Amino acid sequence: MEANLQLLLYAFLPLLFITLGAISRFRSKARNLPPSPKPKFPLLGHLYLLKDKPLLHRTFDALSKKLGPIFSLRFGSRLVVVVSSPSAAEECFTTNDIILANRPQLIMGKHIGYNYTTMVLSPYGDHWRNLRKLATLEIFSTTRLNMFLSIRRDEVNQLLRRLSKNSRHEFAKVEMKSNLTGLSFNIITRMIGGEKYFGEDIVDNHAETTYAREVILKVLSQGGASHAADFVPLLRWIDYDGYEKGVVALSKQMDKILEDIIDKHRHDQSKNSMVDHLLSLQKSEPDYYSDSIIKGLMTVMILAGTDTSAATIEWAMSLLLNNPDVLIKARNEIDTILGHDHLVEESDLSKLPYLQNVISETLRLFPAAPLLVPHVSSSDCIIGGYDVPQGTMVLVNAWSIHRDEKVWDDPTSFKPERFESGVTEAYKLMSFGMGRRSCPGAGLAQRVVGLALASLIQCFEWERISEKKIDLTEGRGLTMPKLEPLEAMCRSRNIIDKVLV
Ligand code: HEM
Repeated sequence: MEANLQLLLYAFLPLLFITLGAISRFRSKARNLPPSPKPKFPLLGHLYLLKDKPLLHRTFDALSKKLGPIFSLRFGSRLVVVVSSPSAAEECFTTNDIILANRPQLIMGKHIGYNYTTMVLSPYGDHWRNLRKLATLEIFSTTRLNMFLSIRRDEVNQLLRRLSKNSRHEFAKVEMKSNLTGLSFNIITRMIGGEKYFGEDIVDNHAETTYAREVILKVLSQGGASHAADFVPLLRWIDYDGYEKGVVALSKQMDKILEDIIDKHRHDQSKNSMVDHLLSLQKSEPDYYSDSIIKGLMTVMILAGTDTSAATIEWAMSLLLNNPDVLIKARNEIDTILGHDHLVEESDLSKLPYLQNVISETLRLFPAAPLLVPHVSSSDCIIGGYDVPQGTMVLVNAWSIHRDEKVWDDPTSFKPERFESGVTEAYKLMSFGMGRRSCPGAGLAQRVVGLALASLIQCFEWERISEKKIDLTEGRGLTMPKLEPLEAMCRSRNIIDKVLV
């Protein structure tokens, strides 16, 4: 009986694959879909591209050179369209902006993202609009950002103090990655709930803080990742490698940490943090400002707002160390405009155009979200003359557009001067995305990155640890981190003694 069943399966499966292949070819021909690479396997399609190829933006860039700036893939049952030209990106975020304002519903988003109710993952509609409005007013408005200015100043000062400890009189070696992660992490978690999780001065509840930091870092490293089970329902159904079980366990740990923070603030609302404010809104509208909505906002701030800024500062420092003439020019600008007795403040950043150009050039070469965040079409649309059916996942390869020689002169060189004219067409540089779903945290990110970078340049002399240039290879991870964490030599400048007590 068992042998018969096996025989039947062996006979049936190839037939099933052939039939599915024929149907898929017929449907593709009936529609004018963007070109697609070979091989494409039955059921799995091009999912092999996700396996062991962490630098998807580079894989997609290579494919766009063969197939053109708009091509399509099949990830299991999902059609994926990858866009790599400014004109096609413009079409996505103008003509098709509303149609593409949805997000794919991946397993991570169900469990970590409170059943797709967070700002990043929520479908386009009233709930998402309310969250954006709430965030614009209560988190990212100038008034709110100014309210938290002292947190950013304090964390940057602590970083400067840490770095200056051994570098008062001579150059000392410093590991930048962990310092920068701690900086942006503490800024966001202090904004959210008044607590910090990194640094030597954390003494209270040490074990609790260490545990929370580890869980949050784990969520950060896996937060927006996708998995084959996202695209092949059968794999999800059998949970063949325990992926979804792992995600559920992690989401429970994270939820408990956020719940504990909320509970603490329910009893003591004196900190004037984001959670205190949301809890006071909860009192007047308990149904809308539920604990899940508040926890979702906290999750989004941590996931979208920490590694992105830290990675950008680390890339900027790496590029400056490899281009000492740019570093000197940026420092001269700060010294000339601010003198030698005044520590750079956020309000000074607009007076430092060259520094702004250094940041733009860093974001061009190393955008923290190289493929933006995936979009999904809510109805059929057309991009670059090709049909894009409803339910297609659309990925915009900003990394590829930022390095396209048809768009930029000498695209792989670090040249902040290219921004000196002050006009850059929006669809050439889209580090923060475009259209309705573009980054609402861009203003905060510009302040954190600007203040930290300007302070590091102003307060220290910087050198590489050897003659060898800093390795600029990208590593695994959602926010395109450096493969090799940055180490550098720094020596305090006199200003440190004058301004940091
Ligand atoms: C250098 C730092 C940052 C970069 C490069 C960056 C980039 C991006 C990009 C490319 C997107 C997706 C746009 C799209 O869907 O097409 C995005 C979305 C988002 N970012 Fe940022 N971001 C940064 C910092 C931040 C910060 C500091 C926060 C908040 C604390 C934040 C919060 C968000 C949120 C909530 C979304 C989702 C918006 C939505 O779906 O409606 N980001 N960001």
